[in-house]
Amino acid sequence: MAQVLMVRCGPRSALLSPGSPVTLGRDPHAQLAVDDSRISRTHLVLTAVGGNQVAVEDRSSNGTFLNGRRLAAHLGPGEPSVVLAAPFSLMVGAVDGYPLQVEAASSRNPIESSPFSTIMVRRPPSGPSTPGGRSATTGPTSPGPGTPRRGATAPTPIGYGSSANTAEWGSPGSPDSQQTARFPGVEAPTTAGPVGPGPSAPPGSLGRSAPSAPSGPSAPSGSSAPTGSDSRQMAEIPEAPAGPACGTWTIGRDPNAAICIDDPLVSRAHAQLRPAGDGFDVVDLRSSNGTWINSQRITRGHLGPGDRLTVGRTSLVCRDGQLSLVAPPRTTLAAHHISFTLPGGKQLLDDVTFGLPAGSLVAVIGPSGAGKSTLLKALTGSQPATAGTVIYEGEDLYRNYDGLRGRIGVVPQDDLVHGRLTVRQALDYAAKLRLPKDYTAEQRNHEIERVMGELGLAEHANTTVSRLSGGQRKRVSVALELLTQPSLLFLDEPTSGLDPNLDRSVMRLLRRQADTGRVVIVITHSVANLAACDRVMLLAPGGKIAYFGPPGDLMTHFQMDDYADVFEAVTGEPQVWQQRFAHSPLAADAAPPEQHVQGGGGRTRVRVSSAARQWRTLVSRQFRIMLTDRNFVLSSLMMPVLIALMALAIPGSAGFGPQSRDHPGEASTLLTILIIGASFMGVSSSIRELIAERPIFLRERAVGLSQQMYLMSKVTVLLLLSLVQTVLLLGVVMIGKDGPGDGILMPGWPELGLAVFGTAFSSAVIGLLISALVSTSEQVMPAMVVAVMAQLVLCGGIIEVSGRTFMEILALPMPGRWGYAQAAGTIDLQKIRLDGPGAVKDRLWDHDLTSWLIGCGAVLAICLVSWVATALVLRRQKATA
Ligand SMILES: Nc1ncnc2c1ncn2[C@@H]1O[C@H](COP(=O)(O)OP(=O)(O)OP(=O)(O)O)[C@@H](O)[C@H]1O
Repeated sequence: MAQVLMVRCGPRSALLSPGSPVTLGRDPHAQLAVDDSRISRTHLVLTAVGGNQVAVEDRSSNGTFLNGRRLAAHLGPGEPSVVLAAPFSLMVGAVDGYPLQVEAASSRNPIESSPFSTIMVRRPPSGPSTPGGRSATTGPTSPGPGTPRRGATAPTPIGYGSSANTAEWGSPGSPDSQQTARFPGVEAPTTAGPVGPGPSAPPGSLGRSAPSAPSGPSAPSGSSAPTGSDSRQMAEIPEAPAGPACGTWTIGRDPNAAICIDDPLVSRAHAQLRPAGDGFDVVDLRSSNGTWINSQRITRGHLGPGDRLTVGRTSLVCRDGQLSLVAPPRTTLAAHHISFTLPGGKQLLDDVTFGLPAGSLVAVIGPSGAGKSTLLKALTGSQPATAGTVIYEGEDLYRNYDGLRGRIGVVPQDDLVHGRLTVRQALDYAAKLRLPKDYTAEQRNHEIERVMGELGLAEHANTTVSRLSGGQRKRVSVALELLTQPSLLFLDEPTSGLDPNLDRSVMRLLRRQADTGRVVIVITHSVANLAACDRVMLLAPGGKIAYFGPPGDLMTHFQMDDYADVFEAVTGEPQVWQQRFAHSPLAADAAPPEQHVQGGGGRTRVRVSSAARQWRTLVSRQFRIMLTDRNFVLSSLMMPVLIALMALAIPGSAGFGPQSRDHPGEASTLLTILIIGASFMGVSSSIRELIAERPIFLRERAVGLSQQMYLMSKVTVLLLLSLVQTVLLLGVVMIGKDGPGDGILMPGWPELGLAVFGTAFSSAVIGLLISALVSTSEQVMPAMVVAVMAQLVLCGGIIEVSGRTFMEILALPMPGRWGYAQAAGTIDLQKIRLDGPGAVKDRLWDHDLTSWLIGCGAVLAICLVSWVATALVLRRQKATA
């Protein structure tokens, strides 16, 4: 049977199997997309031709080079393709272009090609350079065979995960994070002697053979540096900059950085290193995700011998004045005896222990209420376990949560996308919020195209999310998470409510994600497609592991042939099944190997995007969502018009001027309708805002969204909406009613408008607070009725409030009370009305500046207090996953 093969070019890889050719090209939809002008749109096509053989067809302008000669030179007459015979060297785009590798792949043994990062090291600027790129400090010593001359070493791409590929399940004694690989070409300028790939590379080196480096003093430098993000793998080394930059290296995503790391969690210019003593001084260059030394976030620090520097997903360790790449541990995720106990003593998780290598797909199943979601929260760090540790890529998750959470993708049960946006818009906003601020629009689009291509969403790019099927919506949720290329992906019941076909397609999708080197953990109630998983964990009630092992062995372990019977058994006797598993060989297989664990930097918030940019993005998203909701737009615009029409229906022609004997209460009734109408408009426009998108907010906050900016964006939009509604309301009233005379500070109408606007806006902020407080959308309506009715009663226009202490206290937080008082002062209600026996009096209605300013101050205070209270409530809200 033909073996599945893996084709890899730089950081990208694709599976090659008979009948599924793989294309490489500049086209972003190519399986191996290479963004470089030397690469044709469809550059070459690889086809599996049986017996593990691969045929290569070149369709490019610049050519593909097999063993140093153009592919065409290997073709026989009439042959379109060449069948590769090992060993071979295949370079794409130029004779020293992109190396293409073909190797065996298997879903059980995860593929080496981690999609996450490629690191390229350029020659550090180590002082005034001499022609040929030699370091002035090393002198023109001739290098020995196989050791590229120092200063002429070609940039070397280093991929992740090679050690993970060969990881055995639960293999004891794996070197894990202790294993380091020499970083070819990264050496302190003070260190003599060349370091590079080749015989001198230490065992366990991650360095794959670099493109042949020019050696000797006459080697050309910078002659063929390509452009584009991928080009760095093959770029010639530019001359070291002379002057002030000499002796410092920049780490970043920038292709020109001395240490270039292609990782969305790394900023373009992330950090700077300067050799100092036996190590390096490190300065964080205001990176989005932070620079960490020994898991402590630093702005400036010293990297001494044995210290570990982490940027994005990459860790480098300093030894003997050199930097070495820390190989990713074989066990990516390990839970060590985690338990979760509620304050009352109820245990939701009980001594859960397991380890997972990269490339694992694990299903967590179990009866309802067994503790699956609790386990998920413990593993993601959103609700840490009360005992035990979670080790993720060699680091303690709970102690270094902020450094690690960017690498974790979580897809909770609720859809994480606004239904009114198209798929592309949703991804675009997510990319703006989640990717570092220095990503250009082009780079963001590239990432969006990548995830859409990966998840088969390209054809739905312009479809509104609400029109997608359940399975497609779930894929959009996954796509949002994949934007940052997480190496660990959790999904909570992604197939619930899907038909069997969609269930299978989602599980296949997850299998593919695991095959790219991620760890994927999925909670599911569906047992139909467990065969796609590497491991199944069955949780018994109380969060006890009743089984952890291959899906095919589950029934044998329980000696049953039906999942219903298994669930019934573990529900009845959870402890018995926990013990039975603990004493089986499966438990030993599940146990993670001992690892060297890095300390922690605690929980400090990491903000990916700048506050201003987050605010702009959120305001723009909010407006787009509002404007695409025709019902919302119509009701928001019609509401003030209808309220104004009601006001016009009040009998009388005096309006806000001196009242007539026929209609002595016209002005006060008008004020009541305007002010209570404004309260209603404000509360109703905001009361659903937070509860409707709570899961989205919680997830976005977990990946770095600023809660303050989120709230500020809501307030901004409500402020503008209140303004428009006030103008409409008073605009229509002005048509049919006489205006007031002069106000206290300005002409009557604008001052009246200010009181109405203040009432509408402060009510909207109160609406936000209610929206943050309620726990379901159903609670919104009763809360709104209470909020508006309370203002009607306590505004002071209907029932006398002034002079009645209890009523005055109750009315204190009511915007209607203060808005009414301001408006009454503006029109000088106490003067223009004809006092009858039942006329309400209020000392706040005086037509003077003091009363008016008190009203203004009270409205502002209500806004401020409600805003702060909303922020506090939001802060306490916990993610569901
Ligand atoms: N904060 C809490 N206070 C009290 N009990 C809780 C709390 N959180 C969860 N539980 C209880 O813990 C148990 C495990 O809940 P969890 O949601 O993890 O189960 P689950 O396996 O995910 O269930 P389902 O499959 O129905 O989603 C349940 O009995 C639940 O009622």
